[in-house]
Amino acid sequence: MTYVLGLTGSIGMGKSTTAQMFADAGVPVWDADATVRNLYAKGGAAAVEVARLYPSVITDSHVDRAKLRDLIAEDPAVLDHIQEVVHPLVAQDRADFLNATTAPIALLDVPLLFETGTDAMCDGVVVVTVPADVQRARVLARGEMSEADFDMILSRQMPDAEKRKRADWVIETLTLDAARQSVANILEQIKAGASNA
Ligand SMILES: CC(C)(COP(=O)(O)OP(=O)(O)OC[C@H]1O[C@@H](n2cnc3c(N)ncnc32)[C@H](O)[C@@H]1O)[C@@H](O)C(=O)NCCC(=O)NCCS
Ligand SMILES: Nc1ncnc2c1ncn2[C@@H]1O[C@H](COP(=O)(O)OP(=O)(O)OP(=O)(O)O)[C@@H](O)[C@H]1O
Repeated sequence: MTYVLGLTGSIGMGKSTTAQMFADAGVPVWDADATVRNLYAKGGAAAVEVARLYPSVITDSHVDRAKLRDLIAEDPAVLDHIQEVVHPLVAQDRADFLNATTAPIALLDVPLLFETGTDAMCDGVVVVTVPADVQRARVLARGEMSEADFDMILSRQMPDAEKRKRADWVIETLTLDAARQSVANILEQIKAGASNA
């Protein structure tokens, strides 16, 4: 049996960086954001559906995220409609990944793990966190999102404090070394638990 470990955290908290640390330790990783990117690409199932609903956000047969962000900024209900299209396709891709894996531990990297109820299919959940001011500075430093875009995304996510309360493990991502050590400790604990079972 594969131990399914969920990884989540609010925007910019360090999910992708931490997921890479699990991957470096040999854990197969499924990435919800990467799945969405594939679904939005030319020929992707979501690109076809979104083109039908919102043709103005399509460029060269793929979903143009900058245009989609602008449309959502004008009308937040657009994101609800997009989620109705995208989330079932994401769930199918995740099921395919879990069915195919034979590893002892597999990681699901999912920004909306709790919001979508995906935590119910996890044996344990890791939440990554940093103080709110560090989070905001990190996201704005990327230069891809306006402050309004950031606040819109934040308002759609469960508050960080609530996520931490629900976590089995919390990783503070202030330094790479400390986070890497936390990843190693968590994997040790899961392996020890499995051998005691
Ligand atoms: C809103 C969009 C256009 C923003 O695209 P952009 O390239 O600027 O940012 P990116 O996709 O990297 O998202 C940044 C972060 O925003 C958060 N986020 C993304 N979508 C959502 C959402 N629907 N609700 C809350 N937070 C979200 C995540 O933490 C994500 O990691 C894009 O994320 C999107 O199309 N989202 C809808 C699909 C979805 O629900 N994805 C969530 C994973 S299943
Ligand atoms: N352990 C860490 N120590 C120091 N910096 C970190 C650590 N983890 C992540 N960071 C930095 O924080 C920023 C955000 O990290 P990352 O892209 O992994 O976050 P994310 O949660 O995947 O973001 P998003 O929700 O937008 O997809 C990056 O600049 C990254 O270098």
